[in-house]
Amino acid sequence: METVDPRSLRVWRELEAEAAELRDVPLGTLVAEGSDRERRLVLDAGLLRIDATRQLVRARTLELLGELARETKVVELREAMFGGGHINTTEDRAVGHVWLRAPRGGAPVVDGIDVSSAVHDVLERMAEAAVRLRDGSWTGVTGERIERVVSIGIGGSDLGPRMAALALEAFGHGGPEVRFVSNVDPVDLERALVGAEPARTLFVVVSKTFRTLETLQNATAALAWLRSELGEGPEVVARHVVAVSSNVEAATAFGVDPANVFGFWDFVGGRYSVWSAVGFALMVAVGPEGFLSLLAGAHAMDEHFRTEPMDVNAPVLHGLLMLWYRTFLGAQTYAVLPYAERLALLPSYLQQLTMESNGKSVRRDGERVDYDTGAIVWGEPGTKGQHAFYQLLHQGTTLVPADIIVVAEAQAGPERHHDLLVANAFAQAQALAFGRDEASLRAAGVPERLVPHKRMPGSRPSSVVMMPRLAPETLGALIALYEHSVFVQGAVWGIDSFDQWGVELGKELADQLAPFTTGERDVEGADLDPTTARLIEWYRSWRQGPPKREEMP
Ligand SMILES: O=P(O)(O)OC[C@H]1O[C@H](O)[C@H](O)[C@@H](O)[C@@H]1O
Repeated sequence: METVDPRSLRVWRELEAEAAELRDVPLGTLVAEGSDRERRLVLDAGLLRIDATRQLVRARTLELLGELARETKVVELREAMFGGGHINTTEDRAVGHVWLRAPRGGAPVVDGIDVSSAVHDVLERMAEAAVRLRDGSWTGVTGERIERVVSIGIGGSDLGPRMAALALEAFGHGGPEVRFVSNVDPVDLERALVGAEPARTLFVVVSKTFRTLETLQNATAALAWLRSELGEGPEVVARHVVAVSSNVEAATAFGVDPANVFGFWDFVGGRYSVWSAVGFALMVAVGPEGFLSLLAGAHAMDEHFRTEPMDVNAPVLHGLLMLWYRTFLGAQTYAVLPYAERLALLPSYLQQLTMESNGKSVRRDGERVDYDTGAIVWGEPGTKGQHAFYQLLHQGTTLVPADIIVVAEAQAGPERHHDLLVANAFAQAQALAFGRDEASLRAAGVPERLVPHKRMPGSRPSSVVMMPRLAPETLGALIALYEHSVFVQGAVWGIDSFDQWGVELGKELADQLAPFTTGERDVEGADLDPTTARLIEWYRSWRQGPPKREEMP
């Protein structure tokens, strides 16, 4: 599909002019626009309600953003994605995470694969294994039931299931305890195994490529731990290791019983893969029903995204607003502030989803962009963040648009705590939007010298995303909302949101440096830049023992 240079469009210049005009209009004035604003900016989608009325936009801005989306062919790209087109152009692949959550028969035949049957066959095999693990009929080599499931993976093979397992902690009681390991720092595996016994432990090795250094290293250490107690027999791997990969051959070569390998496909990007067998440990944690509800919630958002008109389409609105701040108002970051402790890992999950997808500076046609793309995403659960970094959100010099996520149902008792939590969420959104002016400070008797310090400028945009409860369906919808928002932004910018070439060089260099940090090769005479050579020398000598004070550089 032809890539449009968005900057060449007339509407782009109109949006630049719009940004210049709106820069100094207080949010209070924009909000007073009235009921039409509500109609345009309060949207229901897939069990979620989004109130975006406190965004720095007016009716004209939304019209212009809509036109930008039309002219950059967002709808055409969306159709191509759902239809199986190779929209991941640099890797020449289809992009099919949406098919993972479609009901049977709801996906096309792509590159010769009957996607729907393939997806549902794996789901059934996963469910069967998850049930056996949960009811204790899957036993280890000594005949004991599995009490701990440790999922080993990194990036997209870790963040999704890890985030969702915490979010859905209240669901699916009764199965084995599920833990996640991603870092090659041995501390990570060691901590996941505290209190575990090899005879009652199962590892899930998750890697799309089955080539990722961290994961293979951890999997090898996990195998050694199992064998140290259970022996070398092939049944140890067969009963205690499951693998998830799109590279089934490599997983089998690693020694995993083919019956315990759950496959997925090239058309599923790592950061879009929680819906696939990558979520196996999550399925063990919440039960197959919970997992299927997560898929159903995401599918509801897919249907909304695919069928609703652009001007009442929640992911389209979310994506265009994020793009408005990033590209036209110069915001470098945006904050995700979930007022739910169990959504604590959502910001880090969204970091990979959004930053690995849209942190690009070259368009699909190979041209360098001359406008800002992907924002930095960050956040912490409220109210913790309020007592740490909200100062900057309220009075700093940087524009930080925020998503404030609120769950209506209390997650635990006493309910009053939950009501207070929500009061805080709404209060913060209010303070960000409207601030406090000098006149009201003076009227409250604030001494004149403190008035400038206590003034709250306001006009800091946020949306409130309301979830009726934190449950598999709503979580599925929430994640899919962000996935499609990322899609919309990438589509307008004209970049490939589904590759990640920028992570390759670091991996290659780490492979080259490993023989030096392990001490197999000597730095002396090696072709290394001086800083790297020096760092390795310090590391090797400090590794033998802490330096004496006089040896310090
Ligand atoms: O699933 P794997 O092949 O092990 O890859 C794990 C992760 O590593 C890579 O470096 C990529 O940046 C991620 O997109 C990917 O999710």
